[in-house]
Amino acid sequence: MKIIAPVITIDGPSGSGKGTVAGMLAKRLGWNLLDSGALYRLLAFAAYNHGVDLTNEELLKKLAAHLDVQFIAATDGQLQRIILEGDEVSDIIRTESIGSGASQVAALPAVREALLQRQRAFQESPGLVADGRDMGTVVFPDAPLKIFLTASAEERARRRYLQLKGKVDGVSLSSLLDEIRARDERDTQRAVAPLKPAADAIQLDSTELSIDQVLERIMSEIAIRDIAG
Ligand SMILES: Nc1ncnc2c1ncn2[C@@H]1O[C@H](COP(=O)(O)OP(=O)(O)O)[C@@H](O)[C@H]1O
Ligand SMILES: Nc1ccn([C@H]2C[C@H](O)[C@@H](COP(=O)(O)OP(=O)(O)O)O2)c(=O)n1
Repeated sequence: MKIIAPVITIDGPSGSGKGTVAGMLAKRLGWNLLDSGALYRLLAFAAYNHGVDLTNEELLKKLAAHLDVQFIAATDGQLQRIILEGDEVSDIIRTESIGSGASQVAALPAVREALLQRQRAFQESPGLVADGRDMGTVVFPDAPLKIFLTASAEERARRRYLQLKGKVDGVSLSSLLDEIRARDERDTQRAVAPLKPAADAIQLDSTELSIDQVLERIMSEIAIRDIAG
């Protein structure tokens, strides 16, 4: 009999800390990691490279089904690496313009459908930590622990600003706040798999919490449920 690996889902808006916490949790538990937003970012990036319009659902669906991607897991000395069509794109897909493109292609039902099995394939032993927008609602509805991580838009913009300042030219706090609000609006209002907490998700507001405090809150929920052995 195939043993089904447990999944912990972390959903929430941009800048709430999902990626950071998911990565730390996966490392602490020794579990696999799915950064589902990276798939939408990779698709938007590939579309730009291949001259595919971000509204062309048919072509984007084909591109999504054939994305040539490799995720190379993080090691002690090195962050996770993402390779698209042979080129390392780990940093370039993190810009806010690719984030905005990702949010546009993610609103197309055929694109979401084309990426569904690819995401579910990450559910391997001994377990999976998956972060995104619809991990708990659509992709892994049976996950034994679902976290919905939020923070105020102002705090999320401030975090992004600190993260990008010095690395990217011309970042401003006010334009980041506008971009975060626009992405929140698109991600929560779309018809298919909108950003919303699963009915059985634990909601955690990280506005006033440190990364370690968020991690400890999640570890205590894991202990209560006894899901990590
Ligand atoms: N609780 C927190 N307090 C302060 N900074 C945080 C917190 N959580 C995350 N950050 C920082 O905010 C930035 C965005 O976090 P990230 O994990 O990329 O968010 P998301 O994946 O939800 O978009 C990173 O620089 C991260 O270090
Ligand atoms: N499971 C997911 C993950 C991301 N998306 C879309 C919506 C998001 O605005 C973009 C980018 O997601 P990503 O998680 O990389 O973005 P942030 O790190 O939160 O800024 O992709 C989605 O629709 N469903």
